[in-house]
Amino acid sequence: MKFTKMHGCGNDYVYVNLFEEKIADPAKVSIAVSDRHFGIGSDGLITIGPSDIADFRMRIYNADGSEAEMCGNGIRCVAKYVYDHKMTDKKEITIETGAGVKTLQLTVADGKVSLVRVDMGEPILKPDLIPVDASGEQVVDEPIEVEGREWKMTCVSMGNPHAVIFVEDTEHFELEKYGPEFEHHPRFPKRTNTEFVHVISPTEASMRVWERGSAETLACGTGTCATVMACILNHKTENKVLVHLRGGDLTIEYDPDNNHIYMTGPATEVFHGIWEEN
Ligand SMILES: N[C@@H](CCC[C@H](N)C(=O)O)C(=O)O
Repeated sequence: MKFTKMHGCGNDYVYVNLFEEKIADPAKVSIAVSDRHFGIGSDGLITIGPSDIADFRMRIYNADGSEAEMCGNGIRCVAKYVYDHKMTDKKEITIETGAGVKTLQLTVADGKVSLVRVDMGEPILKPDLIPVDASGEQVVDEPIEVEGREWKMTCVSMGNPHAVIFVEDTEHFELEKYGPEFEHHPRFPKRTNTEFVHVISPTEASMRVWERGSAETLACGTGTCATVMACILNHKTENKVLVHLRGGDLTIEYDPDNNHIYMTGPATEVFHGIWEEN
């Protein structure tokens, strides 16, 4: 199986072009290739294939084999892949995901995509659609008990579920201890991604993420969008925020006129190779 390893801010996936390859069991392949000792090493698997309703279709599988609806860092890499590999010459493309069709604007330098801006669509705030077990219209600064401590969470879906927690210090935060407890908390029927966020100023924040199905990753695009929405709902930032992640920076902008969130960031191809299934 021919593959390409790519990353967006260090959030790395194995990309397979389904115009050339077939994968019978993507969940199984994702688990195998993601292993950082016995596989290629990645946060999961992303497939690029044809779509009936958009220019391309992507599917994302976490490192544990579970399929997610959407991947913000992954979709920028898919855009870079299809342009750099001459599968399109368009600088505005549409990609079908499990969270609907997204429109992307490509910035090209020396014939290759250097930056991608994604219309990530509308944030979903209704608890049953996120999904999170809660009684109100939204979950904003609401208490949750995890590991004997009371935390305040704000929940946002960007097609996939996110719980955002504001903390004083992201660098020394015990992510390995608390991340899995949030992920598997009974209030999240489909598990959750959790972002631990420190607001630096009205236009800047730092964030670490525990991803559903992939543990800590160096960045999460949908998580960064959910974070900025949570910052706005809690009156902590303006509508445009530069977010520092372990693997790089993303710029997120919320447009109140159309209620859409826009994400701008890099996409990088690392290497390509051939995977032989054992
Ligand atoms: N890293 C991604 C999100 C990948 C899916 C997530 N772990 C989930 O299960 O929802 C991103 O950049 O958005």
